[in-house]
Amino acid sequence: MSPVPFQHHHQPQHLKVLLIQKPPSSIPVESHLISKNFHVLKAWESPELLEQILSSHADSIQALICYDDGTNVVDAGFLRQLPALRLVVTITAAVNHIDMAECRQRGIAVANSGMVYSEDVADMAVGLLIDVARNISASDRFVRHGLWKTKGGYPLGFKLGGKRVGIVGLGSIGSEVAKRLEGFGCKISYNSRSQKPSISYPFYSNIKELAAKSDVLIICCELNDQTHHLIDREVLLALGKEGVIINVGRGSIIDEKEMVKCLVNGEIRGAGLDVFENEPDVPKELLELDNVVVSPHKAFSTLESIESLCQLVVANLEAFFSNKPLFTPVIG
Ligand SMILES: O=CC(=O)O
Repeated sequence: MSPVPFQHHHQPQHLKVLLIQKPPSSIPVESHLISKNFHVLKAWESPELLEQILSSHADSIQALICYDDGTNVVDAGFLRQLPALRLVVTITAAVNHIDMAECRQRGIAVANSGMVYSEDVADMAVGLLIDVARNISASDRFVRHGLWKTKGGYPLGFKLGGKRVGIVGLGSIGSEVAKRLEGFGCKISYNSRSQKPSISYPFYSNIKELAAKSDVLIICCELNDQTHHLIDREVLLALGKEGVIINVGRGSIIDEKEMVKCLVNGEIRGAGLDVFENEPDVPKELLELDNVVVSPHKAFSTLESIESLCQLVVANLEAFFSNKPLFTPVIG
């Protein structure tokens, strides 16, 4: 807990900020807050501790920090225990762990990570694709296991240039992916909630049609009721035997069971996956396939993006409690 005592509601520096989950060890948001003299309340160490914090501070906690850990951690029931809450800050771009309707109804503002991660996520999407195409991880294992000497060369991979890439979700991440892959000579098309008038890439409102017209599908959209299992068996079959899927969005955008079947049966060619339906559990079948590259939900995190994120969290809190607009509002 911060050594600085709570002093005054309207002084941002001494605001009570509740951290409900332990941030991943690579995200030092707590120390950034403490260095700015926020009164940080850490609720994760035990359920009793959360109870204790709520009974002493519920009436004065005005800000909450959270992230998407695969549960609906900021649900309406939890929000109701914090009557003085005015601002929720999530350290993710995603807001699917927050009951947005409840926030709207209560007039609670919500800020997310804005675009601090977009370029890094896009880099990783391209990295995963190159890895799947050219078997970088699999070849690395091949050399480490001494197979170069005994088996000779590694089977051929495929060229990126000229491939048709379908981007699912052309927001800030998807646009960065498109920009990068244009440089590789790929042909870009996209699917999105609606066609973007200023974008000249071909638009497909039907995801199955986009899959049928693509060699590679890259999932860059957010998870919500409309995108849950958007990539189902039919879409995967439309992508076809030569098709590759890359996911840097959320695991549940793909029907993971069906994707595993398609990969095991050779109904699609390969996959590069940073996200899974039940993280940190990864279906074990995937771990046995050399045409699959897996990564532990880290596309967003680089030294630089995490530093920017921590500064952004502080900037949002300071702005909001000085009656200035949020830098990255989801509900302003
Ligand atoms: O996965 C990371 C994010 O949602 O920002």
